[in-house]
Amino acid sequence: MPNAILVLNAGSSSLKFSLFADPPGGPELRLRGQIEGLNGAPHFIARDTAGAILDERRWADGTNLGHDGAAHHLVEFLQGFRDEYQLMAVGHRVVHGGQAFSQPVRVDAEVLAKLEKFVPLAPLHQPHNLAPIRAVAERAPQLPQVACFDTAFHRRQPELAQLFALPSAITERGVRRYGFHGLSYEYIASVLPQLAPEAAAGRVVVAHLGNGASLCAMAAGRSMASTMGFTAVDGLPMGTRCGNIDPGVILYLMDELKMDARAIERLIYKESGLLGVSGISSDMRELLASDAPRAALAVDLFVYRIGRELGSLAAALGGLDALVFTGGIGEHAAVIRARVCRDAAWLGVELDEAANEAGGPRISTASSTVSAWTLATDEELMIARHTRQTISPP
Ligand SMILES: Nc1ncnc2c1ncn2[C@@H]1O[C@H](COP(=O)(O)OP(=O)(O)O)[C@@H](O)[C@H]1O
Ligand SMILES: CC(=O)OP(=O)(O)O
Ligand SMILES: [Mg+2]
Repeated sequence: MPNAILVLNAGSSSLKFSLFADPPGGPELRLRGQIEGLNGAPHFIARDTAGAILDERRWADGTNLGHDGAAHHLVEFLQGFRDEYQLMAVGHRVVHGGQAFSQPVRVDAEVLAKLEKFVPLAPLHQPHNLAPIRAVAERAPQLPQVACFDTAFHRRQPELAQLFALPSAITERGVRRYGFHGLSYEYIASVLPQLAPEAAAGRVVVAHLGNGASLCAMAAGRSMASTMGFTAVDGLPMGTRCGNIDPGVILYLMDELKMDARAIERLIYKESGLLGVSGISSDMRELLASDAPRAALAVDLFVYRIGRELGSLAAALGGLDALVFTGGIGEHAAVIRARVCRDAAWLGVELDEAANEAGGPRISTASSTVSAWTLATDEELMIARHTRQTISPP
């Protein structure tokens, strides 16, 4: 029976999974899938490497399956492969690694206890990242489990990019900018040199636009700045998160509306962003299909904020050589890419409309001084590689 690595990637609206075989040349995908729409219209799909559907299920609109329900369904599906593979490790995406973890780590009880401390810093993710680790540890305590962090890729950012202008006593407690989506950015940094060698060696902004959304400025593949900060609520407006707001708003909510920390947490993580502005949905597909003015307003704000943050990150890099789109929206919503690129004309981005409609990968014209791309991210492959390396270093 061949050895296999199972990878779990719990996002804010989805649970993605992959099974990799373990040949000497590095992890090789065998099957992958996801349960998306966890907060509204859950949809499970699993495919083999050729893209053929192995299994699919839809739940009724409004079903709140949640991450636990998704994990339960996934375990049942994976039971069907018990006799085909020998599981050698499970690799997990863990969104927050704080100051303590700047590379993947094999999880034991001590590590798990440290990771629990970050739950308040990533309430939409960390609990769902850690629950399966605990469940697997209970059922198979000998099975190696590896935590791979969204924050790790950003830990080498210049000091200035990580600092808030707060007194040093607060900074020293770990209150600093971390940045997230690091596994996605690391993957893009690993494939860009083959597609655009010159740009990859230069100044690149990657836009990871999914239910969570952020931008990362990279110089020669190294993270230099990110729109996300101490938590994944900062930066761009997202499906249900507000992105950056004046901290004075929080004080106003406390003083004038008498909201406590939990109520504010709910507001800024779960009731804001595309959902809050539109009053309709957190799902970009629904907003683009709607003719309600508030749906259009939410999309307009999303695009406007990306444009402003893009300018900020280009300034941090001292210019721009390439712009890359990824994540659920970045990979599939040509209209959003087109609008962002048109707004970025001043930076030297010239959109190739036909290439963009066709899905890229290059979506800028040959004469564009800044090249633009759309690439499918692969956080799961990065996790599989890190997991393999962590359980048996070369
Ligand atoms: N064809 C599409 N057009 C527009 N948006 C899409 C499309 N497909 C997926 N999306 C968006 O991508 C989001 C999910 O992105 P993804 O990166 O998978 O999410 P997560 O943050 O949970 O990892 C959905 O909320 C949806 O808005
Ligand atoms: C960090 C984050 O927002 O992740 P996701 O986009 O998967 O929700
Ligand atoms: Mg994601």
